[in-house]
Amino acid sequence: MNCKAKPKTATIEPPRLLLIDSYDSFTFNLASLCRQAIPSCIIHIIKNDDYTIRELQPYLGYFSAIIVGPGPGSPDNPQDIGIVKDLWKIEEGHVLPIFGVCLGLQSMGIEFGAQLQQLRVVKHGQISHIEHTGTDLFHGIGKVDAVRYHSLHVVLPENGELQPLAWADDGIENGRVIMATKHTKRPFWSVQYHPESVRTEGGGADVVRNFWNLAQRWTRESGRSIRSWDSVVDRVAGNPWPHLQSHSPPPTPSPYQSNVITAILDSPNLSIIAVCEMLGVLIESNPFVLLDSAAQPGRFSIIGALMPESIQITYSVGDSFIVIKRGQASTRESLGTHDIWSWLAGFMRAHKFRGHEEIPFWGGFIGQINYELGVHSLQVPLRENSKNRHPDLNFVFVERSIVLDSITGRLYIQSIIPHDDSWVAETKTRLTTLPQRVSPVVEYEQPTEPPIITFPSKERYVSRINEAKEHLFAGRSYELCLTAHTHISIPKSSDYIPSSWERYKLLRQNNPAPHSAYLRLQPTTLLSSSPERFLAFSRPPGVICQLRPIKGTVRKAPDITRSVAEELLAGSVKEVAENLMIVDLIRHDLHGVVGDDVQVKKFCNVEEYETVWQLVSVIEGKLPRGTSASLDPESEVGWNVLKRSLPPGIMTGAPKKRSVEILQTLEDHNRSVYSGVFGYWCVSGSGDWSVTIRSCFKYDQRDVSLDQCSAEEWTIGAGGAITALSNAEAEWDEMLIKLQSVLRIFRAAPSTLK
Ligand SMILES: C=C(O[C@@H]1C=C(C(=O)O)C=C[C@H]1O)C(=O)O
Ligand SMILES: NC(=O)CC[C@H](N)C(=O)O
Repeated sequence: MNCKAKPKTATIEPPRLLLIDSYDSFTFNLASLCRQAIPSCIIHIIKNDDYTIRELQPYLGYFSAIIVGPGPGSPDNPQDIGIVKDLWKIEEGHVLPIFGVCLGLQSMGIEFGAQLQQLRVVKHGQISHIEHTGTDLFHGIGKVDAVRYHSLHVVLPENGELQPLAWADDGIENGRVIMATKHTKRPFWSVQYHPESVRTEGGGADVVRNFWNLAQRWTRESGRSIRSWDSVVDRVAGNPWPHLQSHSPPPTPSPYQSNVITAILDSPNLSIIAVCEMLGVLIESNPFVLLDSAAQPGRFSIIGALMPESIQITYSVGDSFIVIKRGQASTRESLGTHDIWSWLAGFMRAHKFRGHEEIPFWGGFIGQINYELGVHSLQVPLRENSKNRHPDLNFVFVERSIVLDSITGRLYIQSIIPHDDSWVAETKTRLTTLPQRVSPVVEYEQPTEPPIITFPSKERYVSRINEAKEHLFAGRSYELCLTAHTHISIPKSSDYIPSSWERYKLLRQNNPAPHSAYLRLQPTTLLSSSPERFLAFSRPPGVICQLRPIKGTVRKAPDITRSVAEELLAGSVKEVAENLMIVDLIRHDLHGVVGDDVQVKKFCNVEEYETVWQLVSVIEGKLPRGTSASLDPESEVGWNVLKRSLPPGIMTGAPKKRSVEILQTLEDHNRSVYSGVFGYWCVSGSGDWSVTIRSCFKYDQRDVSLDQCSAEEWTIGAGGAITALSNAEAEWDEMLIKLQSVLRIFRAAPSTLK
């Protein structure tokens, strides 16, 4: 490589920033903030352990500045800090401006003589007023309220090389804590708070802009020249962010093959239960799929009218093949150079249709994805022996479907099979003759032989909460979603064992939820009453990806009016912090795929549901207009966001990778179906996925070594976010409340259908 320095012409080449990622602590939010503050800059992101300083040093001359991102762990632990600790000691002649955030400030601090200390009261997702000098990084800046995510802090030495620029006054909790500093001789600046958080006000883009001005001034005054970009550096620093990966072949010139055959029936009193029963749900040995909007704000319900030849795709993490089942025939197909996602995307490219705009689903994959698929995609090792026991992804390709609109009472009967008009017409006629009635009420009584319920041990759960808090205090995570499984074993000796469909009917009656589902996809049966949408992506063009995390719940009661609920939820530091951490995490996930255009549409909104008030945020992202990635990014973006956002942040905590690693050590078993997602991927390119919570699942007998006395083994997962402010007893109770919402259906046996 030719390393000879050529003077840079600023008007021709945009500035290049090297952003050092200390493992997914809101890194892409920081990248986006830098782009907002430094227009037209190009950002390359590397991990803090990708290179040694000797390997990286020859390339630093191509960058205008380095940004050191936040991160889990401690700046004095080589595994946590990686190359960052060496940046502050770069040889003269290689020095360039650096801006550090949080872990970045702490590393800079300890390299220049500061003492690293533990905060007495840690601050995760909390907003503090920041006092500042009004100079340097804070030049021209007024009031700053900033979000903090830290357990550690630095105490600067008197008359050292570092000069403080800002503080937070934590009063009796922690005293005055350093919030920003600069080096007096070298071009290094840093902040302890998170300028990129959505709730930081005053100390975000303006501070980064000031850094950039200071950096440029230092560059001019020191006579540093920046090398003209050489494509060889791309090999070291990677493609600039954002980089929309595409593994699929380019789209065919005319992607829409044919129209969806659709019939419409206005029948407001037809119950979804009756429609499912008409379509064969009662035959327990056949697969069946229902995505059920059983409560507001859910609107559409989708039923797959499966056929013996419907294609079922299963995949287990780590396998180099997928299993394709059609009727009794089952084949293995090698993934070759594809991963499961690009295989699925390739399949969908060959199945494109055009249907009625007002119908959310025209046909496509319906199914579920396990938590472990997400764990694997984060490159976190799975537990021993967890591979291949059950599929981690289980989809069926739905060609015939019925979609019900609960608002208009309209039914759409659809088929994407060519010349299937007669099925559509016949089905419409059959639906017309179905008795019109409201949903049947399921009556139930105590089962003759009660199920054997194995609860998680309280002692163990509480000790895990305390261990989780130790990790939080040590700065290894900001929030950990701890969960546990409860097992329900149905004795063979029961004189009556309800079918999974009967159990589902009980569930939807007991706990009606906007994201309910009945998915019977051998070997997995999932009954869900999830309140939570994970990700919806609209059909191209103009794909919008929307995530809707729920954090914070208050039960409804006569004295809990909206204003009381708002006080209890939106007025609670703990609840808002939990929600904010997930909002920042989701922004990071989205910014990672779509780039700059990520917006928080609603923050900590109190929403009213059937039985509870909830704190809900809404985050949306879309590709910039006119994106010209080489391969059809519009139809890639939705599934790319899905692929790269698993497991759902709401089920992990933040930062995601380190939190998942910690949870792997705290929890005893694979979470499996629980904590994953279920939903659809439509042939139009859209998708809608819910979080698999408030659900139970079982595997078919032939796939599981059941106890001699058990006819069925069901599992319910439940848990909650542990933060530094959590109380162990309250967290145990919260887990039990979530568990009860589903467990109730096993304490009852249906007697009659009215
Ligand atoms: C973990 C569960 O729920 C999640 C955790 C929540 C919380 O900690 O407040 C709230 C809703 C869900 O995102 C569960 O239901 O098992
Ligand atoms: N956000 C961060 O970078 C956190 C730094 C460090 N892990 C702490 O908790 O103090």
